[in-house]
Amino acid sequence: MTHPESAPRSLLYVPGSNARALEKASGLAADMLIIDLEDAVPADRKDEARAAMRAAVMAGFSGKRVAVRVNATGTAEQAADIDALADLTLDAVVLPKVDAPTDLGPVRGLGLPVLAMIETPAAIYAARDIGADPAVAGLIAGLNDLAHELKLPDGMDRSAMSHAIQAIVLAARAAGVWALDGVYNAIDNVAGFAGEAAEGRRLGFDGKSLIHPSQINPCNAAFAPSAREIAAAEALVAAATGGAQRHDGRMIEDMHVAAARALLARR
Ligand SMILES: CC(C)(COP(=O)(O)OP(=O)(O)OC[C@H]1O[C@@H](n2cnc3c(N)ncnc32)[C@H](O)[C@@H]1OP(=O)(O)O)[C@@H](O)C(=O)NCCC(=O)NCCSC(=O)C[C@H](O)C(=O)O
Ligand SMILES: [Mg+2]
Repeated sequence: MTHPESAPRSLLYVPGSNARALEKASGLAADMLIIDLEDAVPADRKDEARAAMRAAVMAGFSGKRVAVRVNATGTAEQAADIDALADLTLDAVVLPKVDAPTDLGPVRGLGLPVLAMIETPAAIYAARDIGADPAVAGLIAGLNDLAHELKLPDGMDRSAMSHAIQAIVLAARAAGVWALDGVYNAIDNVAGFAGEAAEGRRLGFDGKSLIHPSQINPCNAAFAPSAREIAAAEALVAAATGGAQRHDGRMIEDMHVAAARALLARR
């Protein structure tokens, strides 16, 4: 069981091959950094990215939570990625393209919480078992890959993936692990990002993965309770007497009090 209160609201991917981004990352307000060794890194720069990742992690990121995304199980690069993590202090390892709990095998020895990426049709059907694996602390939606696997004509059309997106939240909740939304590619579309982040929260995600520094503040705002929500939760908790009762024009019961307390814990 992973406590939702401790879930990162914002998880910024930082390509291991981008020296400027690695340097800039410690000053950014993301709740977690994910140094990427997978898709952001060109095939001919993997060694360089691993070395840069190691140097950056050893130098530290100003107390920020840090994870590394290794290459997927079954790829030629994964063993070298895992070797490169062996003696580092990290908060999590991100494993892409987890289709079944057996894919977790190679990273188990690291003894780190695993954030498992759900990004194929097979993974959607296995998400419940993946989330329930004791090594797993959270599920991250990998919607670029999922859209590709589904052969969607319009690429990242979330409405065409709504069943899959909800399956990820359901699996995470059933297992008691974090539910983390996918990335938004249109980095210059500020309103579009805000809308998608708000939708992610409405769907039940705890936080969202990001690709650009400009997405961090809107993401943190979207996944933090608003002043209006805090005031409403405080009033609800103060008014609660137990069992069913009328409050502010609606019925509330114990689960509403629990939800209000959980929201207040995320202030
Ligand atoms: C998307 C980008 C390639 C855009 O790059 P660019 O146009 O060069 O960015 P800017 O010029 O606007 O950058 C402004 C400054 O911010 C720094 N920066 C940019 N991105 C990051 C970052 N991710 N982390 C830290 N710092 C960053 C730049 O260095 C500039 O700094 P300064 O010099 O001070 O002005 C680029 O943003 C990028 O590479 N993003 C990350 C891409 C990535 O990691 N992709 C892989 C993960 S997404 C994925 O795979 C999801 C999943 O698997 C799925 O299937 O969906
Ligand atoms: Mg992916």
